Amino acid sequence: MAILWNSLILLFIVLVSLFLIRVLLFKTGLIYITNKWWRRFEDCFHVCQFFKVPEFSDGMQHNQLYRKVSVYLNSLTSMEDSDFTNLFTGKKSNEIVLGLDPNQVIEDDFLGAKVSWINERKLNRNTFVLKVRKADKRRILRPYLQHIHSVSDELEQIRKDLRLHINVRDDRDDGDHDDDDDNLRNGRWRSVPFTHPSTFETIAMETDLKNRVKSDLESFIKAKQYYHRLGRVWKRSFLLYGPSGTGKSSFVAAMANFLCYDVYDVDLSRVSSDSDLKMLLLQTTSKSVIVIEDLDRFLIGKSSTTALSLSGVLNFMDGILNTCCFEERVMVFTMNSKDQIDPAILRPGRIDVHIHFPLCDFSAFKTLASSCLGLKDHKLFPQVEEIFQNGASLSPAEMSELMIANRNSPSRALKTVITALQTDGDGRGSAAGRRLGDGGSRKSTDESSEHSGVLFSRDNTVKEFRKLYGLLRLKSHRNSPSLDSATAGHKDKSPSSDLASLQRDD
Ligand SMILES: Nc1ncnc2c1ncn2[C@@H]1O[C@H](COP(=O)(O)OP(=O)(O)OP(=O)(O)O)[C@@H](O)[C@H]1O
Ligand SMILES: [Mg+2]
Repeated sequence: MAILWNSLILLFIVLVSLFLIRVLLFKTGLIYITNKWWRRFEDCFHVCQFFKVPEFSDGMQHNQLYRKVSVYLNSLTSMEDSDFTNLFTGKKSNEIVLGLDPNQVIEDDFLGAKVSWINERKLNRNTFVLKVRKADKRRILRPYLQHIHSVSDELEQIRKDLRLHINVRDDRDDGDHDDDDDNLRNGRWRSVPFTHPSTFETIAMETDLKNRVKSDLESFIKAKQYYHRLGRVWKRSFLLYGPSGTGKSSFVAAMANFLCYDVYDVDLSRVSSDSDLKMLLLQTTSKSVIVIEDLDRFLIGKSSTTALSLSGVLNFMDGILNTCCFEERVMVFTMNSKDQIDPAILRPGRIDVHIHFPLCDFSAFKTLASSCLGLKDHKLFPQVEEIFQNGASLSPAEMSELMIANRNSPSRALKTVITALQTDGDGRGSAAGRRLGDGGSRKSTDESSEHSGVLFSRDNTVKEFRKLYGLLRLKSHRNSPSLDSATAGHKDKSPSSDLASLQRDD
């Protein structure tokens, strides 16, 4: 009995002691010190290798890997847990970001192996030094560096502020650039923050079509391996066509915002030659939307101020120029009409997806009334619907301008829209409808009407655009006949196989 009693007391004392040791270790940080010593002790039995990632190469060029490692390390949870680290305000006023201190050591785990990084600073030169056990090196080094690449790419994509790049004129017309050239070093692009607020949600368009475009873009950005297996350039080309003021440029902005891609707006009138266009493209980055607006004007010879040839543009559209540098580009071409365009230019591969932007129909009108006036329904809606049924229409730009101008009085806004439809828009849809009867062949009646305005928010180098909203006479055809599920089912067979499912040719 006494033995049992003594054993119980002993057990109790052991448990209490263990509990007290645990409290002591965890509350005082002794556990942390013990772990640290233990790791140092373990390291004594391993041969380690060190890899340096200097900030600059010998030629004083930025080492991109240094930047990626920095982005990666600053995102690690071990940064937060480290003894000390720097705190900075982020891009947003309430954001706080962590930053490595010189000579700070950061631990990381990868595939069960422990590695550490030190942010070494000597003679004003920063270098990250990776310490990895020799036994683990062969197994983890390559995948670890790839992991750093992809994590930092993702983080940069999420955090980056989008930019709008605009090509400036090349004063030399020979297109012969050498490496020391200032112009080349600074690049032919000037950029401003891309702050266009347009999103797919703000664009009045068939929901189904919008969703198809979104999923098309999503599947494109995941399809790197697929494109490479096919031996194709990883790009996707869109043609947005339709009358002025129907939302083509806004849609490009929505695409860029959706993808978080920079926008390169190529003004062909500022491209002096084919080699100049090549140079411009070589200076674009991957994960970007490259836009050529009003391509029809160039193709039908209205922009004759440039020595750029058709074949130069076709090479660009085919992506031949891009194979030598980065990929993952979305190309967008806009046109008012594709009537006079040689079908070969618009063939799949050059243009993968055609999207028609029509004038307003009643459904688009309701979307605009909801977004501009906050109206879901109104007693004047049936009257508006009837006018649409009679074939009248306006462009979404005209319609939304009228609504915005009268936003304080929804009834007045609707009456103004009705008057405009009855006068300006009368017969616009039906007249165009007659033209549409011949297989989608249509042409704006007064394409030459020109007007100034600002496209995106840009500085004074921004291209001015030239059309008067609402002067075009085209039919609103919102019901696409080709959005059938059978075609959509073929979507993955080739990058252009879902052309028909998105194409809205009437
Ligand atoms: N479908 C739409 N939904 C919402 N707003 C639209 C739509 N279409 C045009 N708008 C509005 O009209 C204005 C002009 O649109 P946008 O510049 O995108 O037209 P566009 O088709 O590019 O015209 P253009 O052919 O003249 O360049 C923008 O302010 C835009 O917000
Ligand atoms: Mg436009």
